[in-house]
Amino acid sequence: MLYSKTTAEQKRLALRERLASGELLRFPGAFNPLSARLIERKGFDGVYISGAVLAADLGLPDIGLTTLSEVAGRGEQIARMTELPAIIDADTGFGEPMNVARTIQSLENAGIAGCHIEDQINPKRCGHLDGKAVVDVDTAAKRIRAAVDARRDPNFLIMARTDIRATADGPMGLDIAVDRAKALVDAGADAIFPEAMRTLEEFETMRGAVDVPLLANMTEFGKSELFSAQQLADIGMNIVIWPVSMLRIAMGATGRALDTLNDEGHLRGRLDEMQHRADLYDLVDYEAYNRFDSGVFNFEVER
Ligand SMILES: C[C@](O)(C(=O)O)[C@H](CC(=O)O)C(=O)O
Ligand SMILES: [Mg+2]
Repeated sequence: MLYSKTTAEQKRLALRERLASGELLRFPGAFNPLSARLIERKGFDGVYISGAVLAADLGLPDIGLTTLSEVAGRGEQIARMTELPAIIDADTGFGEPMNVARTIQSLENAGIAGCHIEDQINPKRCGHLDGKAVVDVDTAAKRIRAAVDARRDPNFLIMARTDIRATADGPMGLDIAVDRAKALVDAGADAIFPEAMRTLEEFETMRGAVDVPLLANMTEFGKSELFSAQQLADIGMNIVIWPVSMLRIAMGATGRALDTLNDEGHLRGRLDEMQHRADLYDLVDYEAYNRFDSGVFNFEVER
């Protein structure tokens, strides 16, 4: 009731322990606090908080317009509603290395279990679009070092994301991505998010090159094929995210329902697709609030 009973420190420790097991952890993207509860109910391992979703939620494109306060604030709202660890998208860290340091401490304060910092230039772009540019390796490493030095909880997971793969075509792109990933591990990254890998073989090459946990981004309509959790587990990936998928599903369904309202003037034919009132109340633990109230107040009218 009200919020998660697991502390941020416990969530971070749990994430570290699960990662050490070598199994693949599944992190669907929560597009709001309520959907984080659903992700937990359905038995997933963690909740991903996407920058693209956070921006889209405000009606903005994902081009680095959202601020640290907005991201940390929304992250806190989502993280506190679940017992699961949450990993958040910290984009480029919101500025220079000193800003990155502040970002990490804000995300720790927000109860987040870990984040990724990417090597794109500012302003950033979606990792699956063409025309991205990345900073040089020293600048990228400085961001990671600043992040690692700033954290107060050693279990806060600092993941380095590299977008360099998509900046060059063919096998050369993969080689430079591997070099960049190694440099970021040397800078202290706990895990690597190799963005926009094209094939399973590319993920496998990356797997063979570094021995920290690796994340696979299964975002739709992008550069990667959509591999199954089993395929990714089989090649030794450690975390898979479906960052924007639940928002895409919800927005797709909303669009179709609005069409039905236009066409038919009612939604009687779509009740099966809706989350039932009873399921919503169950998810927000309505009964527990009733019990709490009844222990405090007496609503009976005295005569
Ligand atoms: C993972 C990502 O950074 C995000 O913000 O969710 C995006 C997802 C997307 O735009 O599809 C990315 O891959 O850059
Ligand atoms: Mg992002």
